[in-house]
Amino acid sequence: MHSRFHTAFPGLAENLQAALAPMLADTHFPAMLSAEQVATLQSATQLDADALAFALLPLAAACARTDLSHFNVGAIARGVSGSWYFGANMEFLGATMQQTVHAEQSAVSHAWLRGEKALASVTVNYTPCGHCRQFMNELNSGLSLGINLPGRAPHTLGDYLPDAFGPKDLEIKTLLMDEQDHGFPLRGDALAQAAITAANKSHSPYTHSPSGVAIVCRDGRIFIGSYAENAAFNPTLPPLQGALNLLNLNGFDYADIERATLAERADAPLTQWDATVATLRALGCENVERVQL
Ligand SMILES: O=c1ccn([C@H]2C[C@H](O)[C@@H](CO)O2)c(=O)[nH]1
Ligand SMILES: [Zn+2]
Repeated sequence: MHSRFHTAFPGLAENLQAALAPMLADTHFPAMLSAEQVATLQSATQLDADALAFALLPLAAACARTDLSHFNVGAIARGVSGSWYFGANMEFLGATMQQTVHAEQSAVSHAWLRGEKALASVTVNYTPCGHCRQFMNELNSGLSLGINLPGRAPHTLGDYLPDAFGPKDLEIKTLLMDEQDHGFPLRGDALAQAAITAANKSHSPYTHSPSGVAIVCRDGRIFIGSYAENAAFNPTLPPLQGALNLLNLNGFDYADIERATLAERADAPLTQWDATVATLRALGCENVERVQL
């Protein structure tokens, strides 16, 4: 088991600990549960799905990297496929506040990058901030996305975001998590190809600046991140954040990063290059390349 779970795990109910132990055995537990694993945990604990998600939140929060605030937020996104995806906030020393990933963004991006087609609900241990409510309003589940908070009745995103501003206000019909393929041909080495693959599924309806990042770890594992724009612009999740989030959730550390590649259009109105290089440098990685779409 990864050492980050050592404090939270003993606090879980004993029947949950017993059923979870084999799933968490690998240091690189993928921070997601298949529908079958969820069913196993439910029958071992006799918890309904909502109660099980709440019970698992301490493990999701244990994945947080909060070197600034030490305020660990955990989230679990439940996909329509039945799979559950952990999310946790990430703060980056030596970068800017704007590079921060919120736990809700982490769980949503996690589910999306693993190929989930839509979300049914998000369970989170603190009330979602305005930025996260806006970020989630980009999703193809719309305002009917379930939001489950400890000690509160289940609600929808619409309840938490009345009078919502969203993609429709900008006449955008393709939503976050809708299937997208920008069709840029794959080229270059395996890492460049992974970055292009990530860019091809990115969500950039507002600026038409698709982008993707691929990070390779010293053991050869590759993590990709796709850019996810937001109708309100600022809550946009950059592609590097998507990749760093998967790397972290899979139990890797920044020191494991060998190199990274960014894929973007040379003639796009926006560029991720400077922010990507600056944040990776703050994390100790100077080896960054760019491949043109
Ligand atoms: O909805 C929220 C609110 C805050 N945070 C994180 C951001 C930052 O890392 C820390 C303090 O705001 O908590 C979240 O992850 N989700
Ligand atoms: Zn937030």
